[in-house]
Amino acid sequence: MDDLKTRGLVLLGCGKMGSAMLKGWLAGGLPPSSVTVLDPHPSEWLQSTGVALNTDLPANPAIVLVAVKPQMMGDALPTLQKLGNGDTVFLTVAAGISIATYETMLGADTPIIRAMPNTPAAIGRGITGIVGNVKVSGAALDMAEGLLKAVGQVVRLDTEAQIRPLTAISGCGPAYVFHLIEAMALAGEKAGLSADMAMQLAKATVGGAGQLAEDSDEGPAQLRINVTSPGGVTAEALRVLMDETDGFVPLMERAVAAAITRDEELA
Ligand SMILES: NC(=O)c1ccc[n+]([C@@H]2O[C@H](COP(=O)([O-])OP(=O)(O)OC[C@H]3O[C@@H](n4cnc5c(N)ncnc54)[C@H](OP(=O)(O)O)[C@@H]3O)[C@@H](O)[C@H]2O)c1
Ligand code: PRO
Repeated sequence: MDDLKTRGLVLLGCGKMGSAMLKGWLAGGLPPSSVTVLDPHPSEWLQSTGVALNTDLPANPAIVLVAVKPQMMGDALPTLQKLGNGDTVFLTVAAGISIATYETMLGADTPIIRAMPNTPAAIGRGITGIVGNVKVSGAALDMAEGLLKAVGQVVRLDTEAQIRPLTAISGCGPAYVFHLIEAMALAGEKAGLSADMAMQLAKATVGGAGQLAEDSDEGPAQLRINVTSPGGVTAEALRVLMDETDGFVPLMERAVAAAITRDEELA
């Protein structure tokens, strides 16, 4: 972390994911003076943080965090090419794009780490999968892991191929959960609750159940059984949700398959 504070961190693209991570790091004590952000339209929040914005780059930053959309990579990355082939670690959160593609754009000797975080990083509750190329030293991987741990959990992947299913589960996953909240609130409203109360109930239920699933010694299956009184109310809802042909499991499998297909296209 000292190396990071001294040499600096460059953030390329500060939209939803970049700002979620930057928020977590600044809240965790990373000095704004160590951060340089390149983004064509900095948000008001970003301008208020005190980081260097769209200025000259540090000569040899410890990390460049690449957080532009995959579709923008060809335009955005060449501005940082001069930092390639050195000991600056490129940590990229972009979906789809392979390490080999970065090596072609930045130089084959560039240390490159692919990471797939998720937006709960903004409140220190993210989870990120990481995998590096052969140029990434153990110390560099530790530094990246340390940085990412400031915004949540980190898992190290054995192969680059694993980042694709991980993206479809934890990278995209918050969106699935937010949609579950929307769906529960809408159903509550249709069943006669006010919109505000239905939303409050849905948010608190998903938040509380998620926390319980993380904290409990019991697994999710047992926690589900604990809610399901025999012959009671939940069992009837689960009969619908756990249907083998059109319940949650086949629906989630289709959703994850669609995400994986798109990730392949973006590559
Ligand atoms: N959102 C997520 O939950 C999530 C999770 C994991 C990984 N990711 C990855 O994170 C990356 C960013 O996604 P996002 O959802 O944060 O998208 P986003 O909100 O559109 O953020 C991208 C940012 O990059 C800026 N940008 C565009 N061209 C640039 C350039 N040439 N130089 C510097 N900055 C430039 C954009 O500015 P303008 O908007 O003004 O064009 C925007 O602020 C993607 O590669 C995605 O795969 C996202
Ligand atoms: N958000 C990015 C996308 O939708 C990558 C995972 C989460 O492409």
